[in-house]
Amino acid sequence: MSEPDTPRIAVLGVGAMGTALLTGLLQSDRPARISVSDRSAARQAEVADEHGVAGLAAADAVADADVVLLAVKPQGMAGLLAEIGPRLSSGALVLSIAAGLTTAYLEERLPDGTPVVRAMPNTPALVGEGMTAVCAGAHATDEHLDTAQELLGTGGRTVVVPESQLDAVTAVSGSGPAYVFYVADAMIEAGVLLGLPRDVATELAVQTLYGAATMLSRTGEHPVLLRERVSSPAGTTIAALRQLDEHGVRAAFLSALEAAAHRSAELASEQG
Ligand SMILES: NC(=O)C1=CN([C@@H]2O[C@H](COP(=O)(O)OP(=O)(O)OC[C@H]3O[C@@H](n4cnc5c(N)ncnc54)[C@H](O)[C@@H]3O)[C@@H](O)[C@H]2O)C=CC1
Ligand SMILES: O=C(O)[C@@H]1CCC=N1
Repeated sequence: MSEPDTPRIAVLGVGAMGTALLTGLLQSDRPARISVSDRSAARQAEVADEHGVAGLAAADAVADADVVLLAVKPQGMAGLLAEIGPRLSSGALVLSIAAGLTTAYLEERLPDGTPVVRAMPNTPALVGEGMTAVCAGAHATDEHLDTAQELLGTGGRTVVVPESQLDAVTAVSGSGPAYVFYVADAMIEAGVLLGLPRDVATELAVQTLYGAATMLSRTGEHPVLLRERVSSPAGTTIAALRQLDEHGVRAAFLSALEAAAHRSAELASEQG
């Protein structure tokens, strides 16, 4: 990097996830010179104005960047790589968060020897509680992995995994927040069904999810143990859990995450 303390970072694609990561970067005390680029000129201008960063065309944004964060949909990646490849500065780290696209897929479409790190973050990065897994491509060193973890760590926790595990990671933590929001919605609906005002049902459900997640995180205790402590003999909880079992909710989760991992693996081959 040209100046180790102030890396120049180009964020290409400032939709849901690009903006979440940008927010983490800007809220951290880590100095960085950031530019953003989006195919939608309106979106680019909106994000650049709101966050006080430069909005540039992708090829211009990467020209002097130390780190290029690719945050576009897998379907748009090949076109973007063709656009930026010739303008990448030598030694720049390319950090992709696209689901399914392997480091080999990215390397094939970038100048020879480009260091690539593939990452799978999640949207709670927006509130500093993200979970990101990273893996190194063929030309990425431990230092590149450290840089990626430092940058993505501004939005929460990070872990290094072998690339063979990235599809499973995507199923568990990448897509994971959506399952939690789904459960939240279902609990709120159930509260309304039972006669609670919607705002009360929402507060009860949200704080319960937050409290339960905090217990899991802080105590490190197994979820089964925590669940058993809620379940009194012949009580209300065991009556509810029986219904979840009878409706196959555990099996549905296993199938759902299997489908997500399968879909992740499919995405690269679909891009041709
Ligand atoms: N949304 C999520 O929870 C997560 C998403 N991801 C990955 O992040 C990537 C982005 O996903 P989202 O933010 O959800 O999508 P999104 O649709 O919200 O954002 C994508 C942005 O990229 C822009 N874009 C498209 N082509 C472009 C190009 N050639 N140059 C510049 N900008 C371009 C679009 O205008 C849009 O603003 C995907 O590859 C996805 O797999 C990874 C982890 C979690
Ligand atoms: O649904 C998707 O494909 C992306 C990847 C993980 C979360 N959202």
